[in-house]
This record gives sequence, structure tokens and C-alpha cells, in this order.
Amino acid sequence: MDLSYNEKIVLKAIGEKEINAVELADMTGLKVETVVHAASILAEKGLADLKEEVKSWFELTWEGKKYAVEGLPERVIHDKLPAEGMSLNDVKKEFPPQLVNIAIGWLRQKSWAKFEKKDGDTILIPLDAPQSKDEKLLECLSHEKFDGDLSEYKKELKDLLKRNLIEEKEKKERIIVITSEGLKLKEAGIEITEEIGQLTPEMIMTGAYAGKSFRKFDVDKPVQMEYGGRKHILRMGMDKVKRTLIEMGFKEMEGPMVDAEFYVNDLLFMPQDHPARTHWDQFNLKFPQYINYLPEDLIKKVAQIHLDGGDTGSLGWNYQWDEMIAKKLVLRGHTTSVTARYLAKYKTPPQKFFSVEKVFRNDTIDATHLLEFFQIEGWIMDHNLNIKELMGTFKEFYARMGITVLKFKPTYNPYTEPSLEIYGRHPRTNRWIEVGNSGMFREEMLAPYGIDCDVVAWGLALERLMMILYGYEDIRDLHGPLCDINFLRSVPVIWRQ
Ligand SMILES: N[C@@H](Cc1ccccc1)C(=O)O
Repeated sequence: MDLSYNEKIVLKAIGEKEINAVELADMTGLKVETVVHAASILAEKGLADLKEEVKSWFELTWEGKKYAVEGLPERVIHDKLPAEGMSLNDVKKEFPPQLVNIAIGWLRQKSWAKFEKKDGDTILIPLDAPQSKDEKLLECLSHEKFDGDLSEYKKELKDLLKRNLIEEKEKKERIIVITSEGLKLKEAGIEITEEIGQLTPEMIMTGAYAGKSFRKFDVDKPVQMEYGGRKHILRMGMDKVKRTLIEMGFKEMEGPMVDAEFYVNDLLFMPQDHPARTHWDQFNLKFPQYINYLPEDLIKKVAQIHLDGGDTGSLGWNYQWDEMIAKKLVLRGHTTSVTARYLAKYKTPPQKFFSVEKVFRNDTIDATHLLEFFQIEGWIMDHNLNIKELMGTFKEFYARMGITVLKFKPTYNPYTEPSLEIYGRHPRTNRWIEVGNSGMFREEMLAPYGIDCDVVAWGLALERLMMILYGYEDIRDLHGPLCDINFLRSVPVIWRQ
């Protein structure tokens, strides 16, 4: 019979006594998968038997280990009870609440204490409490590699499992044993000659392959999948977006995830009592609560414009602007805060900037919303821009990404006029979904910087774009801890730098 090198090694190593694949790997110096693979071929040839056995055992959980050392809560409390008893109130003062909660029920169940009512309180009087079976079990299991007989502990095993103090572990084992057919072959003698598994250029050049035997490969056999490290689908999408915008002549901006409300809201002419500025919508920082510096000249102008519009011709919001509110730190709800920071530095046209960064919103999570997502922010500064510039930019950008069906809808933002929502059509559900919001910055927003030309700007959602492009129906498939690892491993490469 024709046997491969590895099959010969395995056949030589096995006998009539069962052996598992891990031990066999140890013995032969082969990898466990190699042993199993060779054994399965030997089994096909009738020379070996290969079976799977599931082994199970019990282990202490973290809490179980703790109690194995310190004693179960009912034991700890029992042993501290004075002979004349202790009132439940005192017990609660003496011991941590988690301990008391667990212990009381078990003290009763195990009859380790008497509960006597007295003057509206309950007195716990300790009774005789020899080591209980569950304590014995806990002790047994605390010895490493314990594999004694547990058949008389059925009830205690159930109890400790319920108390989450032990857990059942399982391991699959592959057991290999030789057949009589295999034995015959082995007794007739197996000659192991080395095989060349991989022909290298050196072997060809030196002729070292001559006269050697080659290992045979069955290319139809299923093999174990190998997964290398790779980029997350969202990162690939982000790279593609960035490259596309750079090709369209934009430069990249960067800004902090935690920022002062001044940049997130106030510079955007968002009144300080705007509903989007409450904790219902945005996440405040507990510590530190405030930014320590805001530029003086911008502060003055923003205060004036919120009050009466300053010299913009606007009426403002007619209220006293509060610097402390502006200094509050929040997780930014949009990356327009980054734009607000950049406008202070780049005030003269022409300018084109973008960013693809994370934003945070206190939304209700559903198929199209998470508490965080990636926003594709961008703006163009020039003379004589109008809404067509915006629509044209979106058409161009989305076409380069592969989306040609778009719808625009007028909307309202405190900081843009006119304002425009952008919708794309989902390929599977055929629904229109909002992919972004945009507009022309208002005079009230540009005046504090002294910018006297036009700025069109937008914020688009990266995840929504990916949903339309690749047909995902739930944002949670793409972003966050619910992403399926097998999906992430097998998703096609959509972009490579
Ligand atoms: N900040 C807006 C998007 C936007 C940016 C710039 C101008 C207009 C709109 C949002 O998060 O939805």
C-alpha cells in the first residue's frame, strides 16, 4: 500500500492501545493537525480507527476560587455569629451587603442558624454546622487537575453551578487506534524514507532532488482556513473615501474627539438653549468639565452675535450668552467642530478641506443608528459659491464612490442657509436613507472669523454610505462589538492603499 511519509510515521507510532492526537503529536514531533490528517487517511485506508471523544470536567469560577479560600458566605457569617446570636440589623452593618444577601438563604436552607423574631427584628442564632457536602466539593475542585469520582455530589454540583461558583468545561479529543489490517502492515515492516514536501529553487539548481521521493498532495482535500490580519471593512471604506476626496483636491483636517461646546455649538450659531445641547442628545464630560482656554476675540464676537447679530444684519437670538456653557467639554456630536477650528486658521479663499472622524450622539440604537459613527466632514471656501456647488460636489464624490442615484431635500440647520439633506437608495430594501446633511454657512457663523466669502459644508455618514454601496442592512454589522468575526474575516477587499 502506498503511504505518505507522515502516514508511515503515525502508523509506526500507534498501537492497539488508544492514544489521543495530542500525545501522538508529542511522540512523533508532528503538528496535531498533521497527525489528525494522516490518521484520517489511514482510517480511510482501513489501517487505523479515528474517533472523537468529548471530555468534560468542572472548574471553579473566579468567585468559586475566592470562596474556596475564604469560605462560602454562609460559612463566613455563621462562624462570626456569637453563641447568643446577632440581630439581622447588626449582621447587615457588620458584613458587606452582597455577602449577607447570599448567606441568609443558605443559612436557613442548611439549618446553620435559627431565625428568631424579637422586638421587630430577627435574631440569628448559630447552630451546629459541620462541613457541608458543597464545601467538600469546593475543596476537591480547588485542587488542580482533580479527576476523582463526583457521582455522589450530583445535587451539590447542581447547586454550585446555579450559584455560579463552578463551570463545566469541555474538550474534544481525537483518539487513534490501529486496526488488525494496520497491525499486519506494521509487522511486515514499514520503511520510512524522507520525502520532499516542497521543491525549492536551490534543490533544482544543485540537483539535490534527484533520486528523492516526493510527497503527494491531494488538492481536493478540504484544509483548515488560515486567516491573516487584515483591515476592518469600515477602515477600508474610510481609506477609499479619503483617497477619493484627496483626488478631488481636498486636504485632510484633524481635531479632538472631546471638544468645548464653543467649537461644537456656539461658533455654529447654535443658541445655548437649543434642544440638541441638552444631555438628551450630547455626552458631557464628568472630568475635566471645562476647557481652560478659548480665544478672547472669538468669544466677544460670538457673544455679540448671539445677543443681537452684531453687525451681520441678523437679529441674533436675543439672550445673554454664557461663556461657562461654551467652555463645557463634550464628546463631539459632529465634526463641524473641526471645521470651526480650521476656519480660524484658513480664512482666505480658495480652501478645500475634509475629515473622516468619529462622532458621538445619544441616539436610540437601531438598524441605522449607533451612539457613535464616522462622519465625512468637508467644506469649500471661495467667492460666489452657491447651492449648485454643493450638489455638484456630492454628485461627483458619490459617483466616484460608485453611487449615482441621489436625492436632495431642503432642511434647516441653525448654521447654514440654505440647507440640504442628501439621500441615497438602499440596494436591497429599496428605501431612501439619509446619508448626509449640508448647507452654506450663514453670515452669523462666518462673521466672528472675519470671513467675507462663501463657504459650503457638509457632514456625511460613512456607515450609511457603506450600507448603500455593499448592501448591509444593519449598521451594527459594520461598526461596534456586534460585528461578526467570520464576516470581518471573509468580507471582500474593497480597497487597498
Ligand atoms: N453638522 C451636520 C452636518 C453639516 C455640516 C456642515 C454644514 C451643514 C451640515 C450634521 O452633523 O448633521
